[in-house]
Amino acid sequence: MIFYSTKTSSHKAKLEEAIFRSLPPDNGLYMPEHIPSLSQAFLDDIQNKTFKEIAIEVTHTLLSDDLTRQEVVEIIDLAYDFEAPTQRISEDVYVLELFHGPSMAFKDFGARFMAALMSYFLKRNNKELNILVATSGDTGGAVAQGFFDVPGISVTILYPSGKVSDIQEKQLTTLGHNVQALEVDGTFDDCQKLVKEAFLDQELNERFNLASANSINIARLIPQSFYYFAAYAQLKQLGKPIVFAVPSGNFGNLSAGLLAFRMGLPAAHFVAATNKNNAVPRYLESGTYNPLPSIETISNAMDVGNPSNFVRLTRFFQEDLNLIREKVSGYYFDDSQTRDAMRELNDALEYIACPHTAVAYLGLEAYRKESNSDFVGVFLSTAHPAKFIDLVEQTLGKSIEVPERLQKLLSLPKTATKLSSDFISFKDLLISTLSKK
Ligand SMILES: N[C@@H](CCOP(=O)(O)O)C(=O)O
Repeated sequence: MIFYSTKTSSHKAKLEEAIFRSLPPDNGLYMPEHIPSLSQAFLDDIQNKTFKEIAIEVTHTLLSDDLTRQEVVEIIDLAYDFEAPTQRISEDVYVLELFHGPSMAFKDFGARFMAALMSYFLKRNNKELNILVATSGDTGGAVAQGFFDVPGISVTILYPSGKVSDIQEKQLTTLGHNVQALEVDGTFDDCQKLVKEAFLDQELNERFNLASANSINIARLIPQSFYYFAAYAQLKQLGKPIVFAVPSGNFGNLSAGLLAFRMGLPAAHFVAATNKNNAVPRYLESGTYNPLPSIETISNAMDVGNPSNFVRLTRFFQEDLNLIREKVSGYYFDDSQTRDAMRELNDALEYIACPHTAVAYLGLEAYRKESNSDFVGVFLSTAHPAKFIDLVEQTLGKSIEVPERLQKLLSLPKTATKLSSDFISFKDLLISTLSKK
């Protein structure tokens, strides 16, 4: 498979280079030059396929030039011992639960696949790798778990100080070994900027083999497309058009849905639901992309002012705003609406949702009202509510069950290095820590 840079379309890369370089040298993003479709025979029978069978077929369809089917099977087998179940919430409303993996957030689908794929290539080339990742909450924990103790790979996670939940912070600051956490005095956008600058820094790239596990890396979108197909497989028999409502921050999740759509997923529409960090819904409304500094909200993992994947969103539609609007609607909500939705889901529908999931539910309902059409709506639940225990309990006025794997984190000591949001300090720290490895 060949990828091009969204900034200079003549810059091309093969799979391995696109994954390991992560960001093209011109600071664009990699996009597949051609997106192959799943076979009609597979889609016709998808309701009889398991999650793993779907993941294998999607990966093989995309990457058959680079990996044999057997290699794909081994990568998927290693990556997934969890699924993406849907649950009925009410008539024509389903939730797609993406929090059954090790860190209890949807990022596990991407992190586990990337760890398996990258270590496969590294073994083949006998190389070592340094992963850099910026997180507003969920990516960090999933990457820490996914790459923990993977031979030949070290992980550096940057997170905004005081802006992630206690459990999210513990997930990335308590593992140690090959995982180091940097607590940045700034926002997620500052963390993301530092990471992107590192990928463009010649000295760092010459000295260390750096790669990203954020959604700027095209390898993250492939596994995140699996669960859209898995949801379709589960709901196809309802015989109605399916609309996906996607809680959105950096827009990797929606981009993965659009990749699935381009591969033949019969999705009727997508809803991009954000909190007040609403650069994309505003773009869909006005036609002008005007990112603003990120704002702190209760759905913290979506506190992204300038989503990295905005450019991919436009490229999936040849940068034609009318085509984007035909397939994607955007809505944004404030914290008080989010809390009301959490209470509505709990009180009327007996479903405990994290704030991000509640934003997706609100987006789905807003689209239903506006479109006035008959469809099955699927809202994506991106994290287990217990990852935000204080907020959820305070909002619902009741205590909730905390799975043991999250509970035991709370008593572990945190280890993180404090850092300003200045690139030179970050670069010096990287040089001193990565040189020792
Ligand atoms: N919402 C993310 C922010 C980073 O996004 P990514 O999809 O680029 O990894 C988080 O939870 O960290």
